[in-house]
Amino acid sequence: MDSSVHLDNVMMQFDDFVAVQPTDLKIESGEFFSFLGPSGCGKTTLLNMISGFLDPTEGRVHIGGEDMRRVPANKRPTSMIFQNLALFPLMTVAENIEFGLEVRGIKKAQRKNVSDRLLNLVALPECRDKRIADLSGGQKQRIAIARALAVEPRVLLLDEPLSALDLKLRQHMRTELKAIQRKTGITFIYITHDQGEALTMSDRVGVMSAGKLQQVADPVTLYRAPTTPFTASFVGENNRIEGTVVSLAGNQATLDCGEMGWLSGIRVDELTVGEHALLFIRPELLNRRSLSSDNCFSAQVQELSFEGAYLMMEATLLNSQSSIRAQLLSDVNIGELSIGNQVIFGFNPQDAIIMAAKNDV
Ligand SMILES: Nc1ncnc2c1ncn2[C@@H]1O[C@H](COP(=O)(O)OP(=O)(O)OP(=O)(O)O)[C@@H](O)[C@H]1O
Repeated sequence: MDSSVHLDNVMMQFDDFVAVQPTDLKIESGEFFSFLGPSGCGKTTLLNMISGFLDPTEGRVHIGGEDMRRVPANKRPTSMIFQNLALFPLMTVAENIEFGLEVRGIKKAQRKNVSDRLLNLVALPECRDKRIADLSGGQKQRIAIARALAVEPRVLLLDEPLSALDLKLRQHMRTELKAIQRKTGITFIYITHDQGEALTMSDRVGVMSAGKLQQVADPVTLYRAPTTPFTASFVGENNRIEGTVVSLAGNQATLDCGEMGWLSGIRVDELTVGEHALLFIRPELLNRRSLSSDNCFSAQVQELSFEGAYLMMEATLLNSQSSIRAQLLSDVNIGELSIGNQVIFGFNPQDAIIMAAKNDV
C-alpha cells in the first residue's frame, strides 16, 4: 500500500507571517522521517498541514498519491500522537486503545482482537484492564502508540511524544519506537528539537530553521556533510571559525582566520577570494600537534573534562576571546595536559567544511 507523503510546494502564512516557506518534499512509504529544528521553526505547522488540522495557504499535500485538499482531518489516513499524549484518564487501557474503533462502529469482539494484538506489539498485555492513571510514563507512551495504531493509519504523526519523559526513559523509548515502526512498516513522521532523537531513529531528517527546510538527508550525511551553516551548527557539536577567503584550489578553500592563521577545508559553496566565510571543524576531528605546521593554531587550555574514553578540552585562542572545543582520545598522555597549557591543534583539510558566511541565516 502506498503510504508516501508528498508536500507539493506547501506554504503556510498567518496574516503577514510566513510560518512555513514553500516546501517540496517526498516522504517515502514506510520511512521514519523526522523534522528537526528549534522552537518556533514551523515543525508543528507542517505536521498540522499533513494531518488536516490546517489548510496550507498554498500548495498541496498528497498521501498515498491522493490529493488531500478536500479530505478533512478525521477522514485522512493519518493518526497523531501529541506531546501530552491526550489519553483518557478515566478509561481503562483497552478502552483507550479501542476508542477510535468504537467511534467507527466496529463490533466489540473485533475491537478486542485489535487491542489484544496491539497490547502485544507494545509489550503490555498485562495492562489491559488498568486505568491510565496507574501506568508509568513509559507505559502511557506505549498505550498512546497502540491507540494511534488501532485505526490502522497509513501515516503516524508524532509531535515531540517523548519530551515529557526523563532522559533514561526517553532513550529507551527511542529504541522501542524504531522497533514498532519496523514491525508495522507504517510511515512515521516525527517532529523534535532534540537532534539525538532525530539522528538515532530516522531514516532521513529534514532540518528546519525559521520556516525553511534547510537540508534533508540521512543522519550520517547530515552529520558529516552539512550544506548550510545552520545545519553545521545545529546538528552535533561543531567549532565555527570565521575568516576571509585567500585562495581556492579545486574543492578546497583557504581562509585567513586572523590570530589562527591560514586554515584550509573543503568548500561546499561557490566562493570568491576576499569573501567572508565560515569554517566548521568537529571537536573529534581536531588533533594535538607537537610542532606548528600547515593548518595548525595555538590555544590555551581553559577547561578539561574527563569523559572516560575521551577528554573534552576547551581552549581559547591567543589574543582572542574565541574558544574552541576538542575531543581527544584520553589514552594519549593526558597527564601532561593541564589548565593554562599552550597547545597546538591541527586538522586535516578534508575534515573541515567551508561555507559562505552570507548563507548564515
Ligand atoms: N495559528 C497561528 N497564528 C499565528 N501564528 C502562528 C499560529 N500557529 C503557529 N504560529 C507561529 O508560527 C511559527 C511556527 O510555529 P510552530 O508551532 O509550527 O513551531 P514549532 O517548530 O512546532 O515550535 P515548538 O517546537 O515550540 O512547538 C511560530 O512563530 C508561531 O508563533
